[in-house]
Amino acid sequence: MAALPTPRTTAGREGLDAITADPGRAVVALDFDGTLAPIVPDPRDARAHPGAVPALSGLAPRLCAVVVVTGRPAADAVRYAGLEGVAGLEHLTVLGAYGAERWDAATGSVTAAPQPPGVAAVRTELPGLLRESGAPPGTAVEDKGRAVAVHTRRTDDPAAAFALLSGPLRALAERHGLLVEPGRMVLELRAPGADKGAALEAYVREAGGGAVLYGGDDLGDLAAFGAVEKLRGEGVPGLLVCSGGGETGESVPEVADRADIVVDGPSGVVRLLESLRASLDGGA
Ligand SMILES: O=P(O)(O)OC[C@H]1O[C@H](O[C@H]2O[C@H](CO)[C@@H](O)[C@H](O)[C@H]2O)[C@H](O)[C@@H](O)[C@@H]1O
Repeated sequence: MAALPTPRTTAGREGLDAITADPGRAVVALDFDGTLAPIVPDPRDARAHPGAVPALSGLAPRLCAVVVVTGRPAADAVRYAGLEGVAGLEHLTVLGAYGAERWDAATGSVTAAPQPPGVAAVRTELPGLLRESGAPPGTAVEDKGRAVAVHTRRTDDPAAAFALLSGPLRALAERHGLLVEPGRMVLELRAPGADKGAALEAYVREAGGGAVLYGGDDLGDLAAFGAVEKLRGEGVPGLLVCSGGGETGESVPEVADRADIVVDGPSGVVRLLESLRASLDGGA
């Protein structure tokens, strides 16, 4: 079993030390796509890395709480990750749709904020806008219920398609009171008022967490990084992990630069979780 990596910042080392010293007060929070699940061309094919759920279920009983924080609808993340009915994950929480939805393993049900106005109009206008904007073949729309995401990964030139569509999609979102959440070859039109930072902060406070680890790979995870930094300022140690490289593709610089540890995609996240467990068990 690999030893735990040494975080490159003092704050990160304090975060990791606090987690290993008192795991029963530690919250481990992880993003789904790119962090627990490899990035794949079609979002419907995303699945957790085969080692992810076993690693989480081995670790969770030793911790205060484990939570998945994702831009996916909560139910999709539960299904794609295979999180329902897993021994060891009886108290898992999934904060979906950037915190607008919540699934608790303890109840098996989803609670959700009201549907945001504006999404229905965007859904109706989007096909025409994509046509008029010259969206290339391969541009794909993911209807997430309370948000609509436009993916360019399967076009011939994903970065060029992303750049082409950014302006028109921003204008469309603005007309209907929505914002554009940019990600890995995706522009998501969603309601303001929720983000992973607010969701994580509220969850850590609710759980009474005395230390927190957050791992993510994309721009939408920076708000959660901000929450960890804020909690650190209040005396709650925290560790920031970037999933980059490996099955995630190149690191997002804004995430890698702010992280205390950069691991090699979901495989690296699994190795980190496994070595954390081994260390808590006195094995590393
Ligand atoms: O918060 P996350 O769990 O990281 O979700 C962010 C977005 O992830 C998904 O898109 C990304 O993963 C896809 C599957 O690997 C990939 O095809 C796409 O290019 C990535 O951007 C998801 O489809 C979005 O709805 C999420 O908001």
